[in-house]
Amino acid sequence: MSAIFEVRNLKRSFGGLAVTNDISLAMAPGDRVALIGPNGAGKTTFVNLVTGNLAPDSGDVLIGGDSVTRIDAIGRVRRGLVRSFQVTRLFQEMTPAEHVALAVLQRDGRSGRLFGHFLAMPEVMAEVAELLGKLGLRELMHRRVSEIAYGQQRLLEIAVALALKPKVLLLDEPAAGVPQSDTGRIEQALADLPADLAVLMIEHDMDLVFRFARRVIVLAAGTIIFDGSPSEVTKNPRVREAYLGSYANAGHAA
Ligand SMILES: Nc1ncnc2c1ncn2[C@@H]1O[C@H](COP(=O)(O)OP(=O)(O)OP(=O)(O)O)[C@@H](O)[C@H]1O
Repeated sequence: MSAIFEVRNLKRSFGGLAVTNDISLAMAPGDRVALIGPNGAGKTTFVNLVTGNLAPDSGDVLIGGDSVTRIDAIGRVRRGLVRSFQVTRLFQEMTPAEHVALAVLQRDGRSGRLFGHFLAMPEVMAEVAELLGKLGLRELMHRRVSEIAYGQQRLLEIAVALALKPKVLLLDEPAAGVPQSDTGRIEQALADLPADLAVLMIEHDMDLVFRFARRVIVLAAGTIIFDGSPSEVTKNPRVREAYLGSYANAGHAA
């Protein structure tokens, strides 16, 4: 299948340090990929380059075969590249319904002047209720974000991302900071993501990586040192050396 998302020879240095050092990868619709690597490997920088929050020194980012390298972050969202953040960026005083409705309106190119009236827009609210229902947040849709649990806030971020109808979803540590008791709900939401969506997840929790990903990419010192199946990653000597040693030696495998 042809790539929905592609990165070609992406490079970015800070001072003399090549933080993203000639990275190339491609993803097809439906891919479930985990991007892992030790602290400082360059994962966040890579994601910022992909989303348009940081300019590369050279290289290309393509969505659906078209270069978006010179398109800003909002333009990339419109083309289907959506990111959820490692730290929640929700508005504490707003409700889940308001967050998702705004995303729906943004996706449809309906202007901000409609904001405030959307609660009376049946087609918008039907979509909002359905999406929040799928993520188990329907009962909370009119509560303030400040009143709902952190795990539910992370689910709401996934709902906001999905409301934008992405083709490619970048998830930055979707379960980080969520109490163990609530991680099951996040994992279920990840398992329920649309089948044709290409998902790239940055994650430190290797159990979650092995349950979610069908392909694992390992970054070390700005370079991809492994790109393959979860069952191979723990056996790879370069990966063991760079990152996984203790985990692999502990006998975990996909
Ligand atoms: N704006 C910047 N200016 C200078 N150096 C930077 C900048 N951003 C990142 N770096 C350096 O680039 C390297 C990679 O950082 P990055 O945050 O991308 O890694 P990471 O893999 O996301 O790490 P972590 O898992 O700890 O979040 C680090 O050495 C960092 O200090």
